[in-house]
Amino acid sequence: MISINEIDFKHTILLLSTPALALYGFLNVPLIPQTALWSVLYYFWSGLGITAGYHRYWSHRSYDATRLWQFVMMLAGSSAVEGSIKWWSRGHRVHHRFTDTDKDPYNAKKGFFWSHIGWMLKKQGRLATVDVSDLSKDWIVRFQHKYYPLVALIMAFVVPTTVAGFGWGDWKGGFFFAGVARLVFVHHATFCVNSLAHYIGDYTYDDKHTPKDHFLTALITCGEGYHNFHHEFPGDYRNAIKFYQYDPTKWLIWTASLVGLTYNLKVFPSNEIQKGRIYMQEKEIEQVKRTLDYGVPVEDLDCLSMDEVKAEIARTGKQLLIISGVVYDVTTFMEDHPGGKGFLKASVGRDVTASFNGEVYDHANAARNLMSSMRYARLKKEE
Ligand code: HEM
Ligand SMILES: [Fe+2]
Ligand SMILES: [Fe+2]
Repeated sequence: MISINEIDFKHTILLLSTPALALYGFLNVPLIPQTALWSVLYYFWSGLGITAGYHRYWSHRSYDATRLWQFVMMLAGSSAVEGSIKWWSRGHRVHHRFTDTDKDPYNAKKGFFWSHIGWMLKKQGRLATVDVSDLSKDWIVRFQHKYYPLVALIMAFVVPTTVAGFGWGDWKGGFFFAGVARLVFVHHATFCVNSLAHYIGDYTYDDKHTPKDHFLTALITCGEGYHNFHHEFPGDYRNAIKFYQYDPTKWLIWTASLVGLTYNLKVFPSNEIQKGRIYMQEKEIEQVKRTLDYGVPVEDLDCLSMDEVKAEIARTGKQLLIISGVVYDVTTFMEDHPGGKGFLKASVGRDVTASFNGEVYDHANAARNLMSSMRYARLKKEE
């Protein structure tokens, strides 16, 4: 349990009162189509402000942008009420640098609830050091940080309310749906990047840490759900490499580059991305291989000379034959051999490497896999 002194009241009040207000709105205010559409649009405006602005531009500098774009992104991001760019990006850089450790502010190892919202409800100690000198120098970032409460208030509530009010006379709906409810959805969508994206999905490129790739998380978070990719290649302006993978943030940044608002879009070399993919695929294959029976490794087998093999056949009645320096026991395989019993019977006690490899029949991989479980001994090399 945490004591009352440990509660971060600013965050707690914001994060508990907004869902309560939204619920009040849903129960008491009629939702008209124009306002519904406006709320959805404003949801994407805020969401993309966070993903394309706060996250991919300021936290990771994954592309360059004109001042106009930066200013618009600052306004859009402010409407999500997730703190100033400076505060958000600092925490986020710490998250990347110390992923899954005690220094990670939203450490997923501390549970889903903690990484989703718990970390904001409790007062945090000093954050670990990361370089934010670029942010401290930037006047847009400094301006927003200085006037943050005012900017956030205007962008989160005043703008959506007045647009709906002056636009189609729905002041109340504008406030409750495009303002408050939209804010709650944006909040929890963003929080899902820290919680859900570290819980469900695939380790496409690396399994060292918790971030995972999942379409569902991407759907909720304007494309941030390909989080395994993102933690592996944080400097890439995309979160998923295939153009059709759901990542509206990437599409927006790319489209803006066509008119020069954004430029220098950074992508990690695809050769390196492929290496990451193959690394995990190999790991998966190794795992499956461990569940299969590949027989006794050749180097662990006993050594027998040709005479000893013959003596062994005479003594035990085992049907032994030799292929490529390895003695195989085909006693129980005689009846099942797809090439017939005759060939095998005639091969007992002999080195049939040539027959097996083509003189009689060039065996397929199936035979070569199957025979590994029939290994009996190694043939001693003739002096
Ligand atoms: C441990 C030893 C052997 C194993 C495990 C084995 C296994 C098999 C298997 C699984 C096939 C089916 C097709 C394929 O996988 O290529 C096959 C086909 C055949 N095997 Fe073997 N084999 C062994 C030794 C031999 C030897 C020593 C001979 C001949 C002297 C022989 C002659 C043939 C022939 C002629 C076929 C072709 C059957 C057809 O498709 O008509 N095999 N064997
Ligand atoms: Fe993450
Ligand atoms: Fe990130």
